[in-house]
Order: sequence, then C-alpha cells, then structure tokens
Amino acid sequence: MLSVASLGDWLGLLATATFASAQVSGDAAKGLAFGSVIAVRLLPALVLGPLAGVMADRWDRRYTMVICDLLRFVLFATIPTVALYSSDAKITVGWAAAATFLIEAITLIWIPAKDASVPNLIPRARLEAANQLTLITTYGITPVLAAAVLAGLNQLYQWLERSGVTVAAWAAPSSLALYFLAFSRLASALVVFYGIREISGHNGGGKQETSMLRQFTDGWRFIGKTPMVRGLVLGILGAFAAGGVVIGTGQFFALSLGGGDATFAILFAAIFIGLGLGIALGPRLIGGLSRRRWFCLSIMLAGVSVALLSLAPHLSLAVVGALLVGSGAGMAFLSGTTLLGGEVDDEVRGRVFAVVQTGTRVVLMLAISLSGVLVGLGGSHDVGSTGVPISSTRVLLAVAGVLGVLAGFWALRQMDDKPGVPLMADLFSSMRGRPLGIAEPSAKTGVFIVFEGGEGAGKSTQIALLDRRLRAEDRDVVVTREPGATDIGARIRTMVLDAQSAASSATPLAPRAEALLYAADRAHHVSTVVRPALRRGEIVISDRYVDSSLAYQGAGRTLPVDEISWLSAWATGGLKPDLVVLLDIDPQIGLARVGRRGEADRLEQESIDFHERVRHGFLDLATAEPSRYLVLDATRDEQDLAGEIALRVAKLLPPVPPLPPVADGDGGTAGRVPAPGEPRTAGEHSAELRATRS
Ligand SMILES: Nc1ncnc2c1ncn2[C@@H]1O[C@H](COP(=O)(O)OP(=O)(O)OP(=O)(O)O)[C@@H](O)[C@H]1O
Ligand SMILES: Cc1cn([C@H]2C[C@H](O)[C@@H](COP(=O)(O)O)O2)c(=O)[nH]c1=O
Repeated sequence: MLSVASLGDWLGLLATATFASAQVSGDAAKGLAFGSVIAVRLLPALVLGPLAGVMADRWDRRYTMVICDLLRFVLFATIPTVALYSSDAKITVGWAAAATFLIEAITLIWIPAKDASVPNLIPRARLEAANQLTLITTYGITPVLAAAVLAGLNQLYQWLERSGVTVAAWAAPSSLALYFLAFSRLASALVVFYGIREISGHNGGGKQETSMLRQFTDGWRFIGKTPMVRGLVLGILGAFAAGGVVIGTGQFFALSLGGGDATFAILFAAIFIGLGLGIALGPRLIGGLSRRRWFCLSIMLAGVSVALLSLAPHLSLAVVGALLVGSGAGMAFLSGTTLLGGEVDDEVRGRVFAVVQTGTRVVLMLAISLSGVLVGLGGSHDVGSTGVPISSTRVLLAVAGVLGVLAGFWALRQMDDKPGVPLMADLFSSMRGRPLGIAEPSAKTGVFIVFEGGEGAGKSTQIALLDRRLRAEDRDVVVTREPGATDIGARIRTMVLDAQSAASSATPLAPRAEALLYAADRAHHVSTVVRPALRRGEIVISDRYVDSSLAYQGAGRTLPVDEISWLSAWATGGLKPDLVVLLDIDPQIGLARVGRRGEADRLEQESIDFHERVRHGFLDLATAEPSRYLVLDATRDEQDLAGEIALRVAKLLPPVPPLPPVADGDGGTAGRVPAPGEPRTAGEHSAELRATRS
C-alpha cells in the first residue's frame, strides 16, 4: 500500500509539473514553472521528514501506522464527499488541496514507521526477496493495474451515459477511485492493528527518556559517524540527484533529439522498464556479490549511463542509455533498501529511513528544479558542429553522470566489506557463481616458499639443500609438503595416492572428489602448520601447494581451472606464497627418475599426455605472474640449481644476523655437530656454522 502511495506521489508530481510548464511559453519560463511546482510540492517533506523519523523510533510503530491510516481513510473519503454536498467549486477544490497536503504530511510519518518495522518481520536472508517483491509490485504491477482499473471505470461510465443511464455523482470514476483509496487505508489500519501485532514492542514504544530533540540529533550523529550508513545515505542521495537531473532536463533533452512529448514519454518509459529489469533480474545477475559492493556498482552504472545519455545522438541510443540508467537506479534502490533494513539497528532505523526519505525528496526537488531552470536559461539550441548536438541539457547530464559515478566511488570507500579484493574480478566471478573470498587476516611475518613441478623434477632434493643452507645461517625453517604433512593429511594422501587401495576400489576416484581431497588436506595444512609458522616469523618451505592442484586437477584432469583456483583460495583463506620455484622437466625424464624408486603411485601411473598437460599447466601459471616465480630447467646440475635458488631466496630474507661470540671450555655453547640429515635445533645450527667459519 505504501508502494502504491509513493508511486502515485511521484507520478502526480511529474504530471503537475509538466502541466505547469505547458501553460507558459519560452524556455526560461517553462523551466521555472516546472521547477517551481516541484519545489512547492515537495516542501512538506522538508519540514516533517526529520520529525517523522524520531516518531518512528520513539512511539509504538504499530499504533503510529494505524492512526496514520485511519486519518488518511477519513481524509481521502472527505474529498469526494465534500464535493457531493457543496456546489461551490472553491470549497471543493480548496478542501481537495488541503486534504492532499494533510495526507502527504501523514504519509511522511507513516513511511518511516512502516519501513523500520519490515526488517523485524522478515528473516534477514529473505529481506532482499521481500524488497524485490514490494518494489516490483510498486513499479510494475500496481501502476498498470491502477491505470487499467481507472480506464475501465471511465469506459463503463461513458457507456452508461451513452445508454442513457444516469450515474450517481458519488459513483463517478474519480470519486470511486478516491473512495477505493480511502477504504484501502481502512483495510491497512485493520490488518496492521489485528493481524501484525509483532510490529509492536521493538522500539521504545513510548518509554523513551531522552527528549525528541536529543533523539533527533542522536540520529544525525549516528549517520555521520557510521561509515556504512554514511556511504549508503550519500550514495542514495547521489543517485537521486543524478535521477533528478535526468527528469529536470528530460523535456529539453527530448527537444535536443529532435523529438517532443512522445520522445519524452518514451525515455521515461525506458527508465521505468530499466528500473523494473534491474530490480527483477539484478540479484540473479550478480549472484553472491557483496551487497555493499553491488550497491556502489549500481550507482556507478547509473552515473556512467547518465553520462552516456548526454552523448546519445539519436533516440535509439538514448533509449539504451535510459534503460541502463533505470536498471542502475533500480539495483541501487533494491540493494540500498535491503542494506538499510538489514544492517541498521532497530532503535535508530526509523530516523535513518526518515533521513533517506526526506533527503531523497529534497535532493530530487533541488536537482529537478535547478536543472529545469538552468537548462531553460541555457537554451536548448545545438551549438556544436560535430554531429553530436551540444546543448546546456547535455552538459548538465554529463556533469550529473560524473557526479553519480563519484558518489558511487565515494560510497564504496566508506562501506566496502572486501577491501583488497579486486572489484571487477569479484563482480565477474560472482556473476559466474563464485565470489572472490577475503584474504584471512594474518599477522604474517615469515616467508613462504613453495617448490612445484612434475614428478621427479627434484623438488625434495632442492628443498633439502635449501633447508640446510638456511639453517646454516641460523634461520628458523619449517619444511613441509602437500599432501600429507599432518595426521589427517597423511590419511588423505593414502586415499588419493595409494595405488593398491585405488586398484582394490570398485570405482575410481572422481576428479572432483580428488580435487576436494587435495583442498581438504590444504585447508588443514595451512591452518595448522603453515600459518602458525608464518606468524612465528619462520621460513616455510612447502613441497607443492595450490599450483599443483591447478596443474594436476585443472590442466591434467581438465577440471575448470578457475573453479580449482576458487576452491584453493577458499581452503587457504587467500594465503599466497612469496616465491614459487618451478622445476620444469620433461615428464619422460622425471617419470624415469622416480621409476627407480619402486612402484608408481596413482598419479604417477597416469598417461604421458596427462603429465604433459600438467607440465604446461605449471608453465602457464608462471607466465601469468612472472614476478612471483623462479622457473628453472630441472635437468641442470643439482648444486647449480641450489645456488640459483639460494640467491633468489636471499632477496626475500632479512640479512643474516651477526653471530654471538664463541664461548668455549666447559660452559661453552659450541656443541657436537649433528650428522647430515639429523634434526638440528637452532643452537646446533649456530654451533655448526661457527665451527665451519672458524
Ligand atoms: N638435478 C638433478 N639431476 C639429476 N637427478 C636428479 C636431480 N635432482 C634430483 N634428482 C634425482 O631425481 C630423483 C627424484 O628427485 P626428487 O625426489 O627430489 O624429486 P621430486 O620432484 O621431489 O619427486 P616427486 O615428484 O616424487 O615429489 C631422485 O633420485 C634424485 O636423486
Ligand atoms: C598437492 C597436490 C598434489 N598432487 C599430486 C602430485 C603428485 O602426483 C602427488 C604428490 O606426490 P609427491 O611425491 O608428494 O610429489 O599428488 C595433485 O594432484 N594435486 C595437488 O594439489
């Protein structure tokens, strides 16, 4: 019901303004007439809006809504009734104007009470769908139904008159419509009073101790100090300002396209169709994208489209621009309303909704009136000789578009809930059903080095050499691997690699199950081994990591690489290595090397084509991000490779700490040097180092 009221509100506003501008001639006068009507029409919102928010947060919202509806029932009903009993047109029209003003004022109190109540009645997860339904009903179904019913009533009335039937004055179409409106308000009051008792009892419900003035200022302070709400409110206002300029310049823009009222109507219809499409299809299109990001992107879309509209040389392109403006605005409207309902606490929600309601009206009023006046003064004559007509209308539209885009950016800076995650990549991933994850916060002070490559490339050999070298420098090193570095990982390793248990199983392991098992091992490994070591500031060297999944399950098993990438990013919380040493080897050579070890595991038994794909999968990854990779020919001499790896790793590490003085004798710290391959403590490493240096 609110929806119908607000739609009628906006349509009535435009109709009156257009009517006023048609009564005068000359661009400036037309602009002034259009702008003035709008300014006068929206004035009550300015006065009552802020107060209404305090009322919604202070009084019982259910009673507020019921009283408002009963008052509106009486007021709507009196408009045709006064006309029935008075033959004086001045009284009839005067009362209609006064009653409309009062209805407008009461509606301003009813709206925040209703808007603030809805989120308490609907589970958060369903709020967006509920808002979607409400907005589609408001801007799609209800206006069409209302127009159809009114047209039907008019036809019936005319037909009855032509047939000689005298219709009672109270049954004239406009009177019937008003009585219908009145009774719809009565019905709303009864439903809210008897049917939705849950609305009561959420806010203060009359037991407030702070003064109204204090509540009013507290509301503003809350908006100013809460970045998310600040971003939302200003984003919505920015979008409305851009929309206001489109409306205010619409008629002149139609003229600059060489059209008239029909062109204006087509553009307007396109905006409304776009609005409906954005609301209906937007959530499905963007999938799981963060709603805060969606809100900001929608505003940017609307802004860019307004700017594009300013360049449109003919109607067909202008219609495309208008459709995009509408869809951007529709999506911003839906996401903004849902965010306001879902993320603003109940005790201030009424005031926030009221600020949005009043703010949008005031901004719209200013944008429409000012742009109407400015464009009227600037004239609508084309002054360009470029083929694209340049007029003050177009300049204003371009400025509004740019302001809209800036508002979107600004809102994003205030309220982004995925800082550091690339916006467009997140959008496209979300459209494909896999929004990018937020990197897990980690106080990472260590260095993470990963060795990758095909079978038998020499990873274990090089890791051992690097480990020894780093320990000799008295550095804290953790050598680990995937899969199988933990107890659980060891069990997973058996499941994915043990050739005998695979052979005894009735069905081979499905590729997706294989990918999930590696991801499960990785999730546990990162959380229990890698991250803790990095937090301690140690050097973590891992034999295989995410790239192995991308190469083996992605390129090798031909599962979609971006899905594997998303899965790994989720499993690791976005942890990326500082360096990947890729030991590249022809699979024939690598497999021959490991063949000497004994029975091949499940993956080593794969075809040579599979291993070729894996090799190229690795090389593609390194090509895509060369700065993080060291790609080496794995057939080179072991020590040669180790030297090059050590040089590259040294660049990632702080300088070797100076050695403490050597103490000898009984209380000395120099101990026995462990045998090669024997585990060493940090003290033993420094002892070894001192021994070799002395
Ligand atoms: N540069 C090299 N030149 C010749 N042989 C090498 C070289 N590096 C390692 N090898 C030998 O190749 C075999 C496999 O080496 P290693 O176990 O280090 O490879 P890997 O990449 O860890 O194998 P896997 O894929 O099974 O993990 C070993 O016998 C090792 O001695
Ligand atoms: C991490 C990871 C590994 N694999 C494959 C690659 C190898 O064939 C084995 C591991 O054996 P290794 O002797 O320890 O190198 O598992 C994989 O397919 N996907 C992965 O994510």
